[in-house]
Amino acid sequence: MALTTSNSKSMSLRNQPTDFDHQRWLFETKGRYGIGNAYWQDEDNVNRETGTSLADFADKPWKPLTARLRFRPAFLAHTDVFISTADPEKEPPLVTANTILSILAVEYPIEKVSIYISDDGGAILTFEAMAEAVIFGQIWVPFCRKHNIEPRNPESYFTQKTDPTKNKKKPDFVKDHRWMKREYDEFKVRINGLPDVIKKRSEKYNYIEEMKGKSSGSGSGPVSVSHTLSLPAETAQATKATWMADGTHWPGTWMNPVADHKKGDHAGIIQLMSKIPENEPIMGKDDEGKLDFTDVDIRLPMFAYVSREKRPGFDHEKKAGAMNSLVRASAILSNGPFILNLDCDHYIYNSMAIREGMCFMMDRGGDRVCFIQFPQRFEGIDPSDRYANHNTVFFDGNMRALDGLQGPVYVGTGCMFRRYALYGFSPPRAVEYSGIVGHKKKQASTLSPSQSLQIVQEQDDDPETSPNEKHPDLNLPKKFGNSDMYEDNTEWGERIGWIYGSITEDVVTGYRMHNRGWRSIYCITKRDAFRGTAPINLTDRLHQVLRWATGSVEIFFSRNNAFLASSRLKFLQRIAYLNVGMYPFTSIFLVAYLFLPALCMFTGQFIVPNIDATFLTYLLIMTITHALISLLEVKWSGIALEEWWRNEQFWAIGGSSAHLAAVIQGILKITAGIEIAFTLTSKSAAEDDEDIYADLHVVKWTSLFVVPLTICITNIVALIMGTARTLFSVLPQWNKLVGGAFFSFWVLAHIFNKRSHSILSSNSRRIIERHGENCLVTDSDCKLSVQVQPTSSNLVTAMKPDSTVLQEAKNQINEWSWK
Ligand SMILES: O=c1ccn([C@@H]2O[C@H](COP(=O)(O)OP(=O)(O)O[C@H]3O[C@H](CO)[C@@H](O)[C@H](O)[C@H]3O)[C@@H](O)[C@H]2O)c(=O)[nH]1
Ligand SMILES: [Mn+2]
Repeated sequence: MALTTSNSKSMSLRNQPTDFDHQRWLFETKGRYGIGNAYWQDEDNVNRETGTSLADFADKPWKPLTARLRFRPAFLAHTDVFISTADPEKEPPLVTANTILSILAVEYPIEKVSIYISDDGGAILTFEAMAEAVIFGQIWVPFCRKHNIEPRNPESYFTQKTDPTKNKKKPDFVKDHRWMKREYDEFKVRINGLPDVIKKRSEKYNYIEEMKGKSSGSGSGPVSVSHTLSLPAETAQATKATWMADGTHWPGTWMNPVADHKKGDHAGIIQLMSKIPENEPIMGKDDEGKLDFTDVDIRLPMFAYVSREKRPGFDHEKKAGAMNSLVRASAILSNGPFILNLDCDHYIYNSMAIREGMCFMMDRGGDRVCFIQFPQRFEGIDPSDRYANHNTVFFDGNMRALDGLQGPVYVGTGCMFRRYALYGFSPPRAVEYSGIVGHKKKQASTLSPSQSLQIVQEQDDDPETSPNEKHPDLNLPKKFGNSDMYEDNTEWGERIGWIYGSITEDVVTGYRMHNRGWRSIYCITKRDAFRGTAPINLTDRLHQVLRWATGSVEIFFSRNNAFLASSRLKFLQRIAYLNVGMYPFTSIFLVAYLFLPALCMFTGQFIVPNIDATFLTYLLIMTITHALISLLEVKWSGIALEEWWRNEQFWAIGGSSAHLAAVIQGILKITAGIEIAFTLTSKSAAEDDEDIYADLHVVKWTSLFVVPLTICITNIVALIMGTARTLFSVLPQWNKLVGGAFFSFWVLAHIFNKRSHSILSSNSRRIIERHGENCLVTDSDCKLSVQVQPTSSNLVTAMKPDSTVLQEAKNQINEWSWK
């Protein structure tokens, strides 16, 4: 078994004299890129593949960056993959199914991958889409293996712009490809038809039930596939149930929600969707009608659908709760020592991704690594990325820099954990830092079993800072609970698993691990490991930013504030976490700053009464520092000027809206105890014929716009008044003021008159649709008028998109005779 890693260039060059020609070295030695420590075992001193040995490098100032190590596949660790989904409306099952397919086809020993999906919606639609995905996977996965397909997400694969035959050697590729495309199209039709199928089926069964009369007791049918934790409700008889294909009630949420069968109130479901694979490969055959899978392993990894039980009155702790239920369920089924977590819209783009991550876990010193975070890469972003979705400075600058400290922060999807670390244990060896800037290092002490037991009995020590335990299992029942149905009075979410209490569970969970002395790794692969979607319209994007910023404020006001960190958190890492907790507060200063131009205009005074040398010196220092920071950001993350500018713009928009709102929400939470809702980000599944950026121009009113709009309007008014004042300066004082006000009013009225129906006015529900050069303008009361007004997109504005209005409008267009 050979594992290779590749990594960012800056990391690779770290230990090299600048004149070292890395490309040349790679070429001459047939070496490979990567960060892993080149570790050469004594008995295997000569690398058989390249013919080089460690001795060859003894007199060189540089060392190879990676080594290919051979080891037996038996050493490879088992990996569990967790996917979270919560709502089939906002997270289309087709997207989730595609993600699952990309994981089913991952390049990793098949018997060593187990996939778990958590469905917080308890939706039959998701359930059946998953079943369909497994059926389709039985041909899709061997096809991927046979022809070495990338990426293994069928939707992305078939919509790729590049030539599919590139690098394909097998003669039957073109034929197979075409066959597969047809199969996929049919698969899509089946998935999209599911809501209808389920509805019709349920109607049929409900009708039969009704006919049979009330006495039969519909609720008592065998709930064969599901492991129901509560009794079927007797009261459900008279209502319209949702039925599974095998003629039993769906234990999750129903289309007509009733008690015990609605969101937040339903039984737990766990169902194996694919059988547990054999340990040995099973080769396919040349099957007429299907593809020729001779010599291709046709097994699929294990795949389980899990929908945790939910009951009213319990806090289900959002994604963190969902993940913990998977940790517990998977511990019984497969208990993989490593856990890869992906959101439902993030698929495996590089089928070798798990192996890449595993390199770090298996490397020397890897036992101190708690998680491996991969950069989050997004598809479907508008070319100019106007709302800074790519977040390049963060993912290619900050996170890499953190990798040089104690490791990147955990930022959610695309992260691989060590199960042991998730269980709240300390690393096998930890370092304690002391001194003003934490420059003094000392190995943390370890306790003998008897001392450890004493600590457990006393229970007044903070486990974060207490010495490592040689036998951490001593207080297991207290920490983990006795496998009860609920997690009350255990440390789940407290110290174990994903941490509760914040809507950005990710940062907190990672913080706790770093705080115990674990290290994390940032793994940038040459070919993106995972790819996902991001909200491209301003409203959804701002809500996302709001959630993240609120999470930060929550962290700031909690025990997870880095000021309270243990001495195992490195000094600079602590600064980084402080920044994570504090950045939303900068919005207060930003907003004040953004009002300054208006203030100056209104008062006719500059912010500093007299510009002297001291002032200019301060100004110069700050400007230069700021410019240098920007320069470094641009240089390190490798972005172009446009992207940098977009970042700055979005920082101003987000800073004056979402960040400020986050600060207010956070303060309300700690003072008045008002809970914060998790607004799920919508993931669009673009139809083939749709403009993929149509979403970009959708403006949905949100109160987050209030502050930025106020800033804009105030500044515009001030500017106009200032100008007017200068123009009218020949007139007496009071005339200037009245004149200025009148003039401003006139200009503003003009601007608003033009734009009011499209952007600002909240009662306009216009939908403008483009047909060639013509535009159709629809009012809420469906009056139609045609204007010749070319626009950049087919859907310019939809204040409150109303599908019925749109449909009626479309129907009318069909009757309309266009010139
Ligand atoms: O009650 C809930 C709410 C959310 N989710 C899942 O959590 C994930 C993230 O939700 P999303 O709306 O996509 O948020 P994003 O802002 O796009 O996600 C980022 O930020 C989140 C924290 O705010 C992290 O959990 C994610 O991993 C990270 O990718 C999705 O898979 C959801 O299905 C649940 O399982 N249960
Ligand atoms: Mn997401």
